[in-house]
Amino acid sequence: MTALLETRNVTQRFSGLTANSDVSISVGRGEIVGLIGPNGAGKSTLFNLIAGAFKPTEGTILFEGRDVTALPAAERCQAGIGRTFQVVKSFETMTVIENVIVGALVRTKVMHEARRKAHEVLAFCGLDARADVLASDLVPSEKRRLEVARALATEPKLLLLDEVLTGLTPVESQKGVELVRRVRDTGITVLMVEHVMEIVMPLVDRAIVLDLGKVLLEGRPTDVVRDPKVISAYLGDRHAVGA
Ligand SMILES: Nc1ncnc2c1ncn2[C@@H]1O[C@H](COP(=O)(O)OP(=O)(O)OP(=O)(O)O)[C@@H](O)[C@H]1O
Repeated sequence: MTALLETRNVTQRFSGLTANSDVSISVGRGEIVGLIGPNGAGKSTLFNLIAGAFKPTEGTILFEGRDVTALPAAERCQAGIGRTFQVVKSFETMTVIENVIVGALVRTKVMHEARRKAHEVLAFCGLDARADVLASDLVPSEKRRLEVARALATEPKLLLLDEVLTGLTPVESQKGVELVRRVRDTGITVLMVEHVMEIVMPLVDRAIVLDLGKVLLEGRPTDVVRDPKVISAYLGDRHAVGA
């Protein structure tokens, strides 16, 4: 069966720096896949290449078997690739519901339909009580939920989550984990970058480890956290304990 997403030999160079080197990964429908690795490993770069923020120096990106390498970000969103940003990009002077309507307008130009969709997504994300407050008035965990809500409103088939569980309290991150599981239960495939291994590893079906722009390893999270290369180079011994 065709993978939902596939990158083939993707390389991204910025001047002299190779941020991604010959990266070939695939994500199957219905999976939750974690993209992990140390700072500067190239995770955000790969996200940007998949979402269409830039075109790779070399290589091909396939979505539902179709070559989308040359498609700009807006068209990839139309195709079904939704994303959140590591640095929360809510429109601060707009209300929560207006932010989500921006996402919903990807699928409809009829305002009342977009508003209905936005309310539905806010309820799903547990933010409906905050619909009419300014995005700037949300606490950080709510802003992360808003990012997810806006991406969901675009009705993605693949949702790219960039560190949505980072910087949250244990209770908040547990709620975030539950939200990601519920997203998958609706049939949406999830590819997520996350630093907090203790939270992300029990959540994902598969982990892909990047280091120095290359795929170091991929596999089941229980195997990945035990791999000596991963333990010593990326996660540190602390994360292997009790894995
Ligand atoms: N637009 C850019 N121009 C130049 N260099 C870049 C650009 N984006 C990323 N880089 C560099 O590419 C490398 C990979 O960065 P990237 O942000 O993809 O890593 P990361 O794994 O997401 O890191 P982190 O976990 O810290 O977010 C880094 O050396 C970074 O400085």
